Amino acid sequence: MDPPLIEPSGLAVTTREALLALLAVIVITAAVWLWSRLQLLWTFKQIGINGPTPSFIYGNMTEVWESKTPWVTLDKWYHKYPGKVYGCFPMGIRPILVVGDLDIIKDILVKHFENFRNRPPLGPPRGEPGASSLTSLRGNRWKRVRNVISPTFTTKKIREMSKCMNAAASTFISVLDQRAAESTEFDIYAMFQALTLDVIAQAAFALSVESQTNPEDTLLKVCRALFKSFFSPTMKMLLLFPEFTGVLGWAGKFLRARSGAAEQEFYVITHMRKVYQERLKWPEIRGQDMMQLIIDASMNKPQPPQLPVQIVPPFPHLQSQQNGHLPTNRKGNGDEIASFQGKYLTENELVANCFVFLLAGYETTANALAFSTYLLAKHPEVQERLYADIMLAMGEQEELCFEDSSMKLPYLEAVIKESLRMFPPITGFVMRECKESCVIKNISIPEGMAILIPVWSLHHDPEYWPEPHLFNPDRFMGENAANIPQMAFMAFGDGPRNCIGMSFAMMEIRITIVRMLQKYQLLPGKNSEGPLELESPFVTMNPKNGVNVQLKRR
Ligand code: HEM
Repeated sequence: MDPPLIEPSGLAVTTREALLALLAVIVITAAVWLWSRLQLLWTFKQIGINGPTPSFIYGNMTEVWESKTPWVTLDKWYHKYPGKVYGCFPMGIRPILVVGDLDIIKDILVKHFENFRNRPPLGPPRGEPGASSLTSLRGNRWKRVRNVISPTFTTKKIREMSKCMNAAASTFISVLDQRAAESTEFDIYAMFQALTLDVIAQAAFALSVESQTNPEDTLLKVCRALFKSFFSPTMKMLLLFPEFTGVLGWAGKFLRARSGAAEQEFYVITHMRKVYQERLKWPEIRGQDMMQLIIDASMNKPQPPQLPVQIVPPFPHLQSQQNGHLPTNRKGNGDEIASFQGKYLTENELVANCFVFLLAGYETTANALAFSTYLLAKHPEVQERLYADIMLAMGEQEELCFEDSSMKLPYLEAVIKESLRMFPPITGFVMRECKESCVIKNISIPEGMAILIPVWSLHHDPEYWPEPHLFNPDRFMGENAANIPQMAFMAFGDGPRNCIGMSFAMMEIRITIVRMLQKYQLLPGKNSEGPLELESPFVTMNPKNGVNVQLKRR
């Protein structure tokens, strides 16, 4: 008798069913994915806001980033859509509402700040300590950290820090002397990068980098690389398919690590932790810097609970003295730390923010100096007027002290602001996220919507700046300055979440320009004769091929 075929045929049916079930799962998942993507792409249609049509895969990323100057495309749309408000997808698939109407900008940045306190994340979620920096923090945690750090940038502290700015400017002038003696023409942008790195490393955590006299300095190379590494192919993939970062929790970190950015970041962060640890080990050796000011703000006070990723407990030598004040759960979690109200920082927060000062203080200020220098070299009449003002205010005095800087030299202030208007070093970072749906001036802003303030477009809008492509510092002098519409000048953002380092940066720029003009007349080099070529690796704007100048001794 033949054996029954129950087993083999039963197995065959089961496999077929399993395959069908798998297929069904795949089809349903794909349909859900397609539907959710279409929903995203229809966001602006649903709320009645105009904008360029996004592609299914790339959003508007290709149009915006295919050129080295993304703000040119954004500016085209700014003028195309009525009311200076439009919706687009410049960063992959996330909808971004671009708001150029000055009244709405004021509502978002100032009047209704509580509803727009957060900045939307600009990429996949970041791990600690990067996530603890002011630029990325959200909600109450941002408020606490900002409150602790703000006193670091008061007038009194900037006055103190101006000493190290003047010292670095002296080194800058001696390097400039050498370069002027060696060649008729050279790129001054690279020199500004080294200068601003020296200043911020000294001012933020008392580190003598001396990259001005050593252009091969590792920290300088790492900082340069950090600004170039954002739009790696892996980062683009994550922006276009953000769902993968969420589903595979580790994927973002893994891909980020492979992009090289994490390695560079790790180098700088490790370096800072070392400085911090040394401060704790030898508290009697005090630094005259931002890190010290923040450590002081946190000393002899109860500490907030620490995040689990903490490598070293903060202020370990204080723990035994402060029983009773310290939270019992030293590890804590994200929520616990988010609701903490005290005026103190964790180690991660301290390191993350010194790291952000380093980045924010280096590239932006170097760019601002490069743009001002380019414009002064191209406009001898402005340069001569400024030189005459400097000589009148300072005579033989070399170092620019804080008191003299803006009061006695209003034209210098106007020259710097007009340069920042024409060439804002940061074009894509004044962003906010809407917490609760609201309607402002008939525009419906849904919960979670990312908002971008188009700095380049505002700064070149003829409605606010007649002949916007003309370099005219008088716009910022006397009565003219009073007539500039509120919110039209956005180089440092606005409202409670504006640039915390503004006064620091302005002081550094003033000192450097004064010291340079006291000694040299600036003439344009070959690449500075025509319009300046610009590029935008991400949120910053740089002179693409540097700024070549010739110097004539005064
Ligand atoms: C010319 C130089 C600089 C320019 C043009 C600049 C511009 C900006 C802009 C546009 C923002 C966004 C503001 C907003 O969203 O409303 C910002 C934020 C910020 N800047 Fe600057 N910045 C400069 C220098 C500095 C320096 C020297 C530091 C630190 C020492 C610094 C630290 C920061 C920080 C920490 C934030 C985030 C603030 C927060 O979210 O609370 N910046 N900056």
